[in-house]
Amino acid sequence: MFKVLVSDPISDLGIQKLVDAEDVAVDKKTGLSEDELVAIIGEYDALLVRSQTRVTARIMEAGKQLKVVGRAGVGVDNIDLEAATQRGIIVINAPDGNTITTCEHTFAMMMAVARHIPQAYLKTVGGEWDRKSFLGVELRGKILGVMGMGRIGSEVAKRAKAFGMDIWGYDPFLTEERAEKLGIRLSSVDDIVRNADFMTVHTPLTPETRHMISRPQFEVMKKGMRIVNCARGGIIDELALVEAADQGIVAGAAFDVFEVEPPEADHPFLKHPKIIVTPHLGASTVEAQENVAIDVSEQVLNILRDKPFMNAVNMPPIPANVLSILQPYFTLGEKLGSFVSQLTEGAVDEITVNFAGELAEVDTQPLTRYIVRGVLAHHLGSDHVNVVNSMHLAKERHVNIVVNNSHAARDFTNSITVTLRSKVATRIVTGTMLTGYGPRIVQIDRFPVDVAPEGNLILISHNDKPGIIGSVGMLLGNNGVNIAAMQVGRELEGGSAIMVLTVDKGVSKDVITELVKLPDLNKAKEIILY
Ligand SMILES: NC(=O)c1ccc[n+]([C@@H]2O[C@H](COP(=O)([O-])OP(=O)(O)OC[C@H]3O[C@@H](n4cnc5c(N)ncnc54)[C@H](O)[C@@H]3O)[C@@H](O)[C@H]2O)c1
Ligand SMILES: O=C(O)[C@H](O)COP(=O)(O)O
Repeated sequence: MFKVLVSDPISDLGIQKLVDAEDVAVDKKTGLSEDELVAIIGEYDALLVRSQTRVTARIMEAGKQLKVVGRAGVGVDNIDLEAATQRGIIVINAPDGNTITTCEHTFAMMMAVARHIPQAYLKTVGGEWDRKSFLGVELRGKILGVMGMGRIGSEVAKRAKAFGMDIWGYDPFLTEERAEKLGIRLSSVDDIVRNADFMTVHTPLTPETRHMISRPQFEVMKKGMRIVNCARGGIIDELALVEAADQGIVAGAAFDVFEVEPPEADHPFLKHPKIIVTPHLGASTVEAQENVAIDVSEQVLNILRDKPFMNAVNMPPIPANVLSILQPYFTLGEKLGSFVSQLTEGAVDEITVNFAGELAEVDTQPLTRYIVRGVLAHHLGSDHVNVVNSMHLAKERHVNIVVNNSHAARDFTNSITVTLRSKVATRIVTGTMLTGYGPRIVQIDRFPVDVAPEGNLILISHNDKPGIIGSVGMLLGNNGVNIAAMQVGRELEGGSAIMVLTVDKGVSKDVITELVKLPDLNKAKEIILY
């Protein structure tokens, strides 16, 4: 039974799939301190959070069973990603579920700041009928600068067009073509700061974006600018903004996020007449909360059940078209790694992977992670190695990883060959997916074979002599070992050969020792693939 801890308020409906899963027990404990989390996290396999819980290195260290931290939302700045990667804890987020909601909140804030709605509301409910103090501005015809043209920034730009705004966008990944397609003007921070009437930021908080709008930008800013931040506190320098508002450079600002949350009671934004605020509500709609919780629950289940998953933050993302090609090979790749690792004596120095066929035409890095996981898990334990930390662990152990791509596959549409080199030996295995049959090992060292990579296998190297199959069968039968499938591969008649047996259960070391004593049998090795 997997145990999942939900430590922030997350939609009940959204996590229903987890609650209903027969192999999962969900506990909800919100508002815990770091010490309290450290005390209990050891019993959990997964932790689900929003932005409140700070998932620190201490918590990960105490999470001896922790396999995944799921963030029901986008920003993962509350999670120590470095610590997670080192411990092989997968961090996933739900990047799409709150895009529209946050975009709509940005609009609500932009309109509220343009028309002084919160200030006017306060006066009106306070008994004052003040129609003179709140002269607003239209959005129509104004320049809106959008910093960060990702998911939310792009949606904001689309809606701003409907308001008749002229959109100037800045993003290091925004190309002329995409800007043209979106109908916006590709700009720099400086262009936007000097020319825009409204400005909204939609970047993550990184060392580069921290205080990207600060004193130097306010000094050259167009007078009367209105600024919205529904992304992350710290992208806009808060103190510099207050100064700029006091000097009349900034006509108004709307902030959903703060450098420190919640802000201190004497934070200068809270009483400033030109600055309106909300308590990090960007993603807080029924729809978004359900969406992100559903997305994150599905991926957490996949991870716990050792199935392929999406949206890992501490792994490079896999584009959908690449994933559809690679996904069928993930399990095969891992099993090839495990198979060849069990064959190889001595400490592994180098793992070489050759991808052939259509596979070689896409970025195979994600698949390589599975293969390396298979190789390392045999020695380090499958609990400790996963696709997040496999490359990191290999590097830590000075294992060199070489990947070759060859577009022409010799005998199969696609194939993967894994070669392990140690000081003692070099062993090779090739696998493919056979249409109608599924994954197959098709070559072991220099011998062609056709073996399903699963269950308990015995690999025997022997001389190609009459009667050897019979004597192996007899010995195993006498020891109560039933043979489910058998494959023999040889180079030349009468030369050296291999035999791969699939047996119904594990065999004892004694049986293996007995096998090796048979005439013309050179080596026998049990290989377990699950
Ligand atoms: N207020 C909320 O409740 C709320 C809700 C959802 C998301 N967010 C935050 O909004 C932000 C954007 O979310 P998203 O889903 O659109 O993310 P995204 O990853 O789709 O977009 C971020 C964009 O920022 C760009 N970027 C990175 N560095 C930049 C720089 N120096 N200058 C300009 N652009 C830069 C990236 O290239 C990317 O296109 C994130 O910080 C996220 O955490 C806040
Ligand atoms: O990054 C996000 O997804 C937002 O900041 C939302 O955070 P929340 O889940 O704590 O509302």
